[in-house]
Amino acid sequence: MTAAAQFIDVTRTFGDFTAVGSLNLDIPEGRITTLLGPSGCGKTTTLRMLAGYTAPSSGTIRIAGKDATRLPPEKRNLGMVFQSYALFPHMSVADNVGYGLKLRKIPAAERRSRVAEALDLVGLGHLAAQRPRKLSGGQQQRVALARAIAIRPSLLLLDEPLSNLDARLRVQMRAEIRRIQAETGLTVVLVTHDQDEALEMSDVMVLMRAGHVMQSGSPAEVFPRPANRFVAEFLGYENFVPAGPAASDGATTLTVRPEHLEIVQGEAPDGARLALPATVTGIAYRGVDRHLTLAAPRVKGEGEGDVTLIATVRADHSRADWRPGDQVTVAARPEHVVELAD
Ligand SMILES: Nc1ncnc2c1ncn2[C@@H]1O[C@H](COP(=O)(O)OP(=O)(O)OP(=O)(O)O)[C@@H](O)[C@H]1O
Repeated sequence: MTAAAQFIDVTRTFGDFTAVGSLNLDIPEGRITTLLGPSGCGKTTTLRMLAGYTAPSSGTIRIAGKDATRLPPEKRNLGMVFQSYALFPHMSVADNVGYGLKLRKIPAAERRSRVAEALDLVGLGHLAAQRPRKLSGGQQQRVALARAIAIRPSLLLLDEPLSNLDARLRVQMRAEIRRIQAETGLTVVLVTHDQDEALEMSDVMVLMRAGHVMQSGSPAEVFPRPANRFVAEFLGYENFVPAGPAASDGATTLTVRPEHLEIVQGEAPDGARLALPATVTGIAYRGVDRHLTLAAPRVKGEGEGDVTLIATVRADHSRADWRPGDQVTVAARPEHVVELAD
């Protein structure tokens, strides 16, 4: 894959504090890359360095193969959309979208056709003459996208673009941005702290923590195989069991998703990788599923107290429901058990 942009050993410090440390990252051309992680992990600083608003303390940033480390933002040919759309209230939608083209001194006729094309792409051609304040949040978001796309940027940078939208619209806009990316072939870098958004939208997701990349890859690579406990927890894994002597080198913890735990009475099924005696401590009914909480005593030498486990099981009408106090075996097949380093 060709890299549209590259971070080569990029560090950014603020005083003694390292916001981004020795970052090496390729942004593949014509794909959506998301920077994902909790608040303060350095996502925005990384995006701002790519945009040219924050200079790296050391290291090199290349855009389209050229050293862009010291290039000012306006020379990088980037489109940006922020959380706040920053539309000009006194201008029509069309003038908002055409603003960057005017700055670039694109002749009026071409400007008109590129504005129309960008508005069609986001499905707002019919609102060209409106003022932004007459539009819904979702429509304003699309205007901001159209404005960023109209300049035909070599990179489209989106910083938490969906976080001001209500939940339903947010989910719609995920698919919408994917469609726009597929139709234009743009290279997109998206910052988010929402793992569902990243899983749905990314070609490549980059998980960050405290200024460092913890893991990167496609959602299909990362989600089933989190590299460490931080990534697993961030992606919503809940069950963490001491790995014990049978684990590979370096693995200290095993994890299994709630829907992959099997609850049985008596012996674990043949070939199970994990088999723990446990007591049912709680049960919640959620439509066709049952959410069980269980307590499994630790093996001697692996710490104090019980390990709490969460299992999602399908209702089985051939038998009575599990009840608090039931003694069971919690089991998982080898293909569902992920070994984690700390
Ligand atoms: N101009 C600055 N001066 C001092 N510290 C800064 C500055 N900008 C960012 N930081 C610090 O760098 C760290 C990373 O910030 P950054 O905004 O990149 O994180 P983030 O992952 O985008 O978080 P959020 O989702 O909250 O925006 C934070 O601890 C922040 O306080």
